[in-house]
Amino acid sequence: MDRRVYGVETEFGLVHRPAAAPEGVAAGPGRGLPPDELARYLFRPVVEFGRSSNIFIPNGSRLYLDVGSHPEYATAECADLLDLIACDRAGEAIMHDLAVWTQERITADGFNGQVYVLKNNVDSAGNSYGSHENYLIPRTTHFRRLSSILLPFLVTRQIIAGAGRVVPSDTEREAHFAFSQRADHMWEGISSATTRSRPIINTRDEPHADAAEHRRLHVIVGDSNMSSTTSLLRYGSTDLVLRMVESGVPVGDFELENPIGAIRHISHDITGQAKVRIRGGDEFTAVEIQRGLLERAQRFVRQHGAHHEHVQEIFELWERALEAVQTGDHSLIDRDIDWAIKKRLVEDVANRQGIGFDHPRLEQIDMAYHDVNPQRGLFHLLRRRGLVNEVITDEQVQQAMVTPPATRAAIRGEFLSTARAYGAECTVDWVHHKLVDRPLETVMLKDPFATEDPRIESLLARLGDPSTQLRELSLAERQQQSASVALSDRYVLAGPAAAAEPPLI
Ligand SMILES: Nc1ncnc2c1ncn2[C@@H]1O[C@H](COP(=O)(O)OP(=O)(O)OP(=O)(O)O)[C@@H](O)[C@H]1O
Ligand SMILES: [Mg+2]
Repeated sequence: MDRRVYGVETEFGLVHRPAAAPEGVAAGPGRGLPPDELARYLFRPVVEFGRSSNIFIPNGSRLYLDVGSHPEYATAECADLLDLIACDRAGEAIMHDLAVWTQERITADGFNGQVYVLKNNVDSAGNSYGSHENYLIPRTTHFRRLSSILLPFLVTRQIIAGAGRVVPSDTEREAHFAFSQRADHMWEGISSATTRSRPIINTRDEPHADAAEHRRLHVIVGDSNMSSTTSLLRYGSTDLVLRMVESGVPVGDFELENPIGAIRHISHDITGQAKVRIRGGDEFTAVEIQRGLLERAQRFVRQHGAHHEHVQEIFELWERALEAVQTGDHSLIDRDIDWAIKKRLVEDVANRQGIGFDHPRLEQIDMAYHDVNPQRGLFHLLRRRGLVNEVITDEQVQQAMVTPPATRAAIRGEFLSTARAYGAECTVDWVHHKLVDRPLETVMLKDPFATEDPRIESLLARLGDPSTQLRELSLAERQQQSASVALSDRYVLAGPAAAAEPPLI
């Protein structure tokens, strides 16, 4: 497919660290808040805005708190990679806004200490949470072919897009640095279950589109990325591999004998020399498999043309990342790829402080890299100091907090914002749009690329004439409304309905 819809769902880690009591002072109320209680605090402004802890917001995305303690943000559907990356980063900014609000609130309620929201994939107790990618693919894609090409790509993708991890020593191995956060937590290649067996590709068939035409491919193996450059390579390379799968060209045969054994083996060998066996008995390193796929993708683009403007940038990054792993010269990518950025940071701290690799301080550095707080998080610190390369700007992220991308999400955002301005109760999901008072007129929008729809316009016209009755609020006005600008109303009633009181006779 030359045009694709993408979405990414991120589950965040949430921690409250009570402050140590000053010497000679009783500890007082400094108990740590359990994560589920903290998550409920965090989501209070969400519930206040949408009267539920599972809502769609005006930028078209979804905020969701399940029974556990990992708040989730699912980006709106995007048809452009940079829109996707900005929309994902907007989710981090929203979580940060909510954390600031929570910090003030719990302090007022007598808890001391700090609240942390982490965009990572493992907590200190070893639990894992995900970063799920969604790709629209044609229904005609042959699934067996898809999995035989995509699985080896995804198993080895960690060397170009992993978030990196400080692994403490245990009875079997020394402390070391691994490519991936998620690799040790995947249990199956392909399956329809997400929770029990954690497959790399999930086959649950909910396309959120015309099911006769499309599927939504659900990839749950990825690490959450902090670096926007890494994100571009992660989604961009996967899209290119999918494009080859869909076109039916031969893509070589790297089908792995044991994908789960391979993903772990590769993750824990930062030299990139680990070999994995493919069906038929040959052995390859992850670099060799990735290089095989990269070369085929380059050939494919030479023959069929580039389908978007970032293809050459993606190829350049992809090549450089493989070169870095193969030669061991990680400085080639230590401003661009999360694992290499983090590895450099961890090594700098270890050298400066003269500590060994299994010092607990380094695990803290690993976590702090993923702190979404732009003043405190270590990725953000490097960003401020100009030590990492970004592909999006802060302005684009700000914009993405309130503005949906140019897909069906734009219709959803407009529908939500207009209905709210008129005080009309409405419900939406990825496909449906309903005014609660008019349940029989629910509009189903199966085309994720659509940016306008006359049925929605006429449904909204029942509420009034937005062009004369609604006024669009400025960003500054919206910032006053709630803990996060993403949870604010775009319009207010400004027409006759909001006119001054009728004169007294
Ligand atoms: N047709 C589509 N093709 C690809 N991605 C889509 C499509 N429609 C929606 N998406 C994206 O899929 C993601 C869906 O996230 P959501 O968390 O709601 O779904 P889910 O994982 O199926 O459900 P749950 O998390 O409740 O199990 C979003 O990021 C959204 O942008
Ligand atoms: Mg989800």
